[in-house]
Amino acid sequence: MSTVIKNGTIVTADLTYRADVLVEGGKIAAIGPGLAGDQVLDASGCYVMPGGIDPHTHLEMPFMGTYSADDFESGTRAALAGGTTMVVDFALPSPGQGLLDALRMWDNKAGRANCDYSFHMAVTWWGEQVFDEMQAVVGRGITSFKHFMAYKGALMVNDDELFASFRRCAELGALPMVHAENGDVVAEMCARLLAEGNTGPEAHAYSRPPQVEGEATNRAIMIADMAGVPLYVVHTSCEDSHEAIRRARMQGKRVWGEPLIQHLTLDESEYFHPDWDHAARRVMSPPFRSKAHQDSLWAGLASGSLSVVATDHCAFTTEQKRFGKGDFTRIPNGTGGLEDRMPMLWTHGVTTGRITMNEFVAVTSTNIAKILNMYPKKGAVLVGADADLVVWDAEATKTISAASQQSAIDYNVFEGKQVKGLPRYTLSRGMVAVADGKVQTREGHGQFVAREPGAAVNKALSAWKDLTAPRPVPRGGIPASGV
Ligand SMILES: NC(=O)NCCC(=O)O
Ligand SMILES: [Zn+2]
Ligand SMILES: [Zn+2]
Repeated sequence: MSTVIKNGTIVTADLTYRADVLVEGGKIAAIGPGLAGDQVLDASGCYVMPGGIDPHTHLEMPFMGTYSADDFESGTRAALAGGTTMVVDFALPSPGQGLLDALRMWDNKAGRANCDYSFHMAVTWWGEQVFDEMQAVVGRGITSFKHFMAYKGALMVNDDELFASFRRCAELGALPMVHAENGDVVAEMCARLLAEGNTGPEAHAYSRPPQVEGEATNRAIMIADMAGVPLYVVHTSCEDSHEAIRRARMQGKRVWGEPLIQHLTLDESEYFHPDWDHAARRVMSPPFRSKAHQDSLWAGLASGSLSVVATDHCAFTTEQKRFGKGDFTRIPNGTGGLEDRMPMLWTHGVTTGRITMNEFVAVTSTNIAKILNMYPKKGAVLVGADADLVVWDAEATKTISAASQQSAIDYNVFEGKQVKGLPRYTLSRGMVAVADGKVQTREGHGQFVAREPGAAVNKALSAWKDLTAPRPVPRGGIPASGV
């Protein structure tokens, strides 16, 4: 059965034009005027855009003594409800666990996905097994490796491990990613704050000032440069980190920064709320920042020094957050946002004039599809691309509320916020998963998206690394062996 999206305006990362879109067999079959199909979706007054791709989710993630509450079913349902048609989740080996073993666990969990997905692999410890298995992981189509520079004593890796893993990524044509916070300093600050009687959620923010993020971002950039590999910095929350990324990019380094919708629209005042639950529900790392840092992130999106808007969706219930009553270091870190990323970014970005519609498509979909080497299968409105599409009604409004959300948790960090701009239809490989606000997802419809290593940027960097590699200086008369 074919579907035609009629009377809409196509908006891509670089073009805006009127045309119909014909979908057949899960792919875009034709784009042009006057198309016909078995099923017609009316896009009058709407924009037809590539569906959103959220490259940073933690669904059913074991973390801080519990599991994040949204699994691949509820998480991807929330994604589709908000116009996101693909998620990239993190397979997370516990320290000492093999990468392939962890991957089997994530394969099982993801069988319930309503939309397409891929994985990043986390490197949470270092050894021969990890070194070896990284190749097999890449062979499975997982070509990005995440490193935590924070969470000391749990997921954190040290600089020697970071360098070894980055070099392995360079050999394999893979992309290293970092959670950039100086975990040693954070651990010291947490201990001191607790000793001084700072036990509430606000102390979480005190323990992770922008400097810990700026320092770690800069360190990771330099280590990646020495390893000859590109770098993706997740949840860039502040000017200190953004400045390091901006400077690196100006120097020609291949570094990408990813602000979250939460950091763009919520600020540190949330932690000073008199209600403990309200503040604890917003505990995440890095924490929300001041308005000045928010302005820096918005400027980065407009100027191109920041590339992708994600959510880091890692949702915990109020009951789970209460594990940290009396000790802020035990509050599970993480917030939700999958359903709200696109409407919140449109409302606070496009309708305010901070970014254009085309930039919206770039930072919610196309840029990450290119960075992760899955463009134009994903992130494009082109003939032959997957029909992951959103028909966007820029006039539709709603008030965000936990009462009507898809996520399994009992609150929403954006509760009460008015948004203007919502999906009229969301299509996942041609299947209409959302129609006029009605969510009609199909559990298990989602497919794994395998990615090729050796993206163009990796190839360019390794060519440069070869050209500039250390070589012995030939000295006349003395044999190289020295004998
Ligand atoms: N961000 C956060 O607080 N929780 C999820 C895990 C991570 O990305 O650090
Ligand atoms: Zn993180
Ligand atoms: Zn994360």
